[in-house]
Amino acid sequence: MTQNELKTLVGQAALQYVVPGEIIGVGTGSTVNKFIDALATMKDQIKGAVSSSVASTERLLALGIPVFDANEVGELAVYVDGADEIDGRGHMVKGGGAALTREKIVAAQSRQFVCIADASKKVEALGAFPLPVEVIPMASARITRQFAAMGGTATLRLKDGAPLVTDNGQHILDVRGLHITDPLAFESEVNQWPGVVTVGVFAHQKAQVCLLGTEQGVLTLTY
Ligand SMILES: O=C[C@H](O)[C@H](O)[C@H](O)COP(=O)(O)O
Repeated sequence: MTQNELKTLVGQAALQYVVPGEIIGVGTGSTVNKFIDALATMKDQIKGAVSSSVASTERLLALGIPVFDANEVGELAVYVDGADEIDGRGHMVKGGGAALTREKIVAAQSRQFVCIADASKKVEALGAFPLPVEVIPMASARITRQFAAMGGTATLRLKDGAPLVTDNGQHILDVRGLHITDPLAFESEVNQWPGVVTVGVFAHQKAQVCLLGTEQGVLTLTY
């Protein structure tokens, strides 16, 4: 199966976690796009979605799924999102699509995080994928130096030759060369650096379930 087919498989498998009559938390990315397409087949059974990005909002609305502001709704039963890496305890690296801040907000508002990913995302330890960090632009040089002090090399993410601007109007640093042995402690530490909006380690908002797309079918991992 191609990677695209595996993404379709897990996107469809995530429908089993959709609670009829509820508002669903929806993440961002190519895997989630498959979930959104599948969700459209049961749009009459749900109230709608809270979205984690402009891109997902546009896709949801185009398919006729109402999108609610996070502030208009209370706790969500389930949040479905992809990941760039997921370890054996449900800790993830996210933000390859620059949506990490709103993703973490919607994840925090949800009782259950269902991660959907193809098998290539499963890792022993986080850190091979360059770690996305959303930063306030005026702090990016100092934060780059702080990562260098812990052995990481941060580069400003560009789009069409200019710094990429997130949905929140901020920048993204991608950090290579980190060894994240304690994701909870790492997330807590980097989160408190002045100018860091969100670090792409999701350990405090980890997954409770991962639907992993493999050649043998969908593997359900629980944490
Ligand atoms: O900012 C983007 C998100 O964290 C995505 O969920 C993550 O990058 C995985 O995306 P994809 O499903 O396209 O690999």
